[in-house]
Amino acid sequence: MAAQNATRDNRTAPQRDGGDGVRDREIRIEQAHLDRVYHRLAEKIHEAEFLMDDAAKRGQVGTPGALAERDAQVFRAGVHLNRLNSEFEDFLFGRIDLLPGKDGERGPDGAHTSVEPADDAIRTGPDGDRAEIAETLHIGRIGVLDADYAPLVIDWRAPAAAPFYRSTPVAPGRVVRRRVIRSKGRRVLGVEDDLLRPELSATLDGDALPVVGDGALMAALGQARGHTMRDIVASIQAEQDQVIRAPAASVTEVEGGPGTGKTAVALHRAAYLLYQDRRRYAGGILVVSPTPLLVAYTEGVLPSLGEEGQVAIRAVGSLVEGAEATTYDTPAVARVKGSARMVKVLRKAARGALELPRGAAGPVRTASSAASAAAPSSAARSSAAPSSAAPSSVPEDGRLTLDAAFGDPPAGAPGDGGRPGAGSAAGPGADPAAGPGGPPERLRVVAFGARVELDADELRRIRQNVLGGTAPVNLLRPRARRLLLDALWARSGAPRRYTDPELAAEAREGFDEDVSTEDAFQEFLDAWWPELTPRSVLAAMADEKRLGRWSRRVLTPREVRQVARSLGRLGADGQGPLSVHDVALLDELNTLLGAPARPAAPREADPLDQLTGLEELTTYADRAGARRTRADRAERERADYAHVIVDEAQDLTPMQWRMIGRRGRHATWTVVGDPAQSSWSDPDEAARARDEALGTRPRRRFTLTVNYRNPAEIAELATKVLALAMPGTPAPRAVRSTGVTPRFAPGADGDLGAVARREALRLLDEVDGTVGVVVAMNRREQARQWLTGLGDRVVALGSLEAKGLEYDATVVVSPAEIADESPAGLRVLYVALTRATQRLTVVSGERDEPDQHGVPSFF
Ligand SMILES: Nc1ncnc2c1ncn2[C@@H]1O[C@H](COP(=O)(O)OP(=O)(O)OP(=O)(O)O)[C@@H](O)[C@H]1O
Repeated sequence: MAAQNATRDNRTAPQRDGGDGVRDREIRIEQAHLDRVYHRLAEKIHEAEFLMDDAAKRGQVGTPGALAERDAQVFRAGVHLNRLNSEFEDFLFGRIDLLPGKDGERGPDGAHTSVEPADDAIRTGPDGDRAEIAETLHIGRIGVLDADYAPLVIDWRAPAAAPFYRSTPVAPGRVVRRRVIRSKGRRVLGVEDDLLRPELSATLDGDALPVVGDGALMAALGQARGHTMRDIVASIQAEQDQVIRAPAASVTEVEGGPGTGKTAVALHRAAYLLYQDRRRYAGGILVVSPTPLLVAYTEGVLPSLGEEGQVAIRAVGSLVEGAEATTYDTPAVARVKGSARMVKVLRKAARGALELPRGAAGPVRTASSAASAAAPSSAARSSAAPSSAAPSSVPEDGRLTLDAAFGDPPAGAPGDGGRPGAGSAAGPGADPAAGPGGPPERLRVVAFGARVELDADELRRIRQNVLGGTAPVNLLRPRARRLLLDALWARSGAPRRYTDPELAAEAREGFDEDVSTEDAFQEFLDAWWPELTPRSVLAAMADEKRLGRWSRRVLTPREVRQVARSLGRLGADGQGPLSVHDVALLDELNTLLGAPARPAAPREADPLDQLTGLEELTTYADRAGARRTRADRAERERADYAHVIVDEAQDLTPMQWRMIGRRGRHATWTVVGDPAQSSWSDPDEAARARDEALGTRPRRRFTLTVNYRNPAEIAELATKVLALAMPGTPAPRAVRSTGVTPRFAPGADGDLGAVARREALRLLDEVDGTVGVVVAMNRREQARQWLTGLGDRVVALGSLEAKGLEYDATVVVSPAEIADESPAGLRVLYVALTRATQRLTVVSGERDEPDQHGVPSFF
């Protein structure tokens, strides 16, 4: 049988990398194929443009049917154009050459479906096994059919592409040769082959099948790293492919050591799920990442796979609308704020905040201002665009600042003396009868020409009655209003005057209207049952005495002091900077308080605005603006996602699990992580919260075992720390070796900075890509100074920020300082030591007790 896509030419004998001649010829062959693909794409673009034109003409007819048809057509054509016009680097990246299949069946993409070769595919003779290639498939980022519906390119997510990833020399199936094609724009630059049946003499159209290069994986792993992650679509390995294509039912859990591709796999899985069932995942896929730095690092991967719109990549500190974490708490404070014990404290606080003096709970909403206060500003929502860049309120480089014990307190942060509420006067609209420093203690209205009054006891009784249930506090306000009116009515003596129930009902209606439209009543209600905002309650918790009351028998006095102090940062109005752990508390409070009424969304002027297709008829600025509006709207409406992917799941605190759980109540899940890299101090508590978030859904577990990032020399050093951090935990197997062992440099005699700088410079010389200098969190600012003027290939990172990132080379400064930072310090050090793809230098400080070669006592 003739191979489908290969261009014929005269081949030489079978050989691995037959020199530049063979390589160049193979590149020319792939170039010819790529030219055909682009020719076909040009035809498709032409077709799509014609469709758009035609649609515009239909629109002029103006009947409802014609308009609907026009909309649908414009939509389809627009989506198509969008995809075709996208400039994909290495649009076409793979090829497999296959033996004939067991049956002649073809799938919808035109490729044969059989996984196993036909019984007579391999002929055994005196000179060994021989076979003829029956089918050649090219794999790319999107599928392209030729005019006769034969596959020119198969989408990487299609079933026919699976053998490209799954076949191994042990289980090759029909694949004889797997080729990775490297191209830029429309030019093929290189090819790398893997021979999966090396024992076989295979021919393609009668000529021996040549094999070029040392394999794509090694070529990919050896490349210099930039500041953003690349997709791995051309070299996904079999165990990774199993995860990417696992059915989306319930929960898929993936564990694996550093560098096993968990993040890469999670992102490719998002693209795969969308391809598999776009309608189902139109509900959105949420990817939760630990830091804004990792979001910025990974967010280019999905667009490079042709997927963007339906995936929101968010840092865990940016999950709450209108809130953006800009600081880290100290480990001690984080430990309390992240603990599930906070649920009890927040429940008390949400109710107790009603009793606060006006102004003490920050900007409570009055009924009349509720609508406008509910809508966050567009700046506050800056992160709303799915998979968009780091939110604007986080510094450009995605770094978070530090709380006191990690470094100096942020400028202007109030200490104990600056507690919210201190010296605050009664807020606007407060009843003049307000008790000193508390909510109003008397309600006095005029009804039916007489004064009616409720005293403090009665008001307290009504409040307790309303709070009796578990409903969210803000949603109880209408009930509180009704019970106040009931009590006023009873107190007015009117019920005694009406014996006829109908008259009584009529009089009551008039009474309610009179009273509730009185300014004094409205002002009283605003003061006595204000609509609380999560920020206002959190700010109120900065008062140590108050927090002590709300957390009695839950937190220790020391914990109360630490948490109250850290919340002082929020300021009296609650608008100060939030820490990563505050955001989960805000989310919990959101639930406990209940969302206040939202203003009605403005109606779209033109329904066509919603059609992706029309974007092609507008300017880039229009499109970007429209995308943002749509993304904002989608984000506001989206409380629940269709699929939730959690990256670095080992780091989530119980409170964060609760926050994420609320966003995936009806979702399927993919959860990836590595317990050995956890920076959370109480893994058991986190595991319970994780179980709660994931519920009783069945789980399917996968383990990734190969480390693609670190060379064996670096992995070996890191394993020594793993043995201390988590004795008995197996380390992933490093897939390559560089022959360069880690370097040790003593910096103990007070010149840590100078040594770190010198080592960073040395590494900048030795590698083409990036260098990361990882220090303990409280040295971050210092480390940035050390590296001044070295250019943007080198970055300074705090230990917690290094999570998930990678560099060509790293300098790890004072392992002991990193290990001593927190109870999970050894695991954090393990993370720091596993960031380099080529070289690692360890600079020892005094605490490391280095030997005379600068080797810290750890190693
Ligand atoms: N099949 C592959 N082909 C090429 N590169 C790969 C492959 N799998 C992983 N990599 C590369 O290995 C590196 C590590 O991948 P990734 O960051 O996804 O690992 P991880 O398991 O999330 O690591 P960590 O737990 O340390 O954050 C990345 O540079 C990634 O591109």
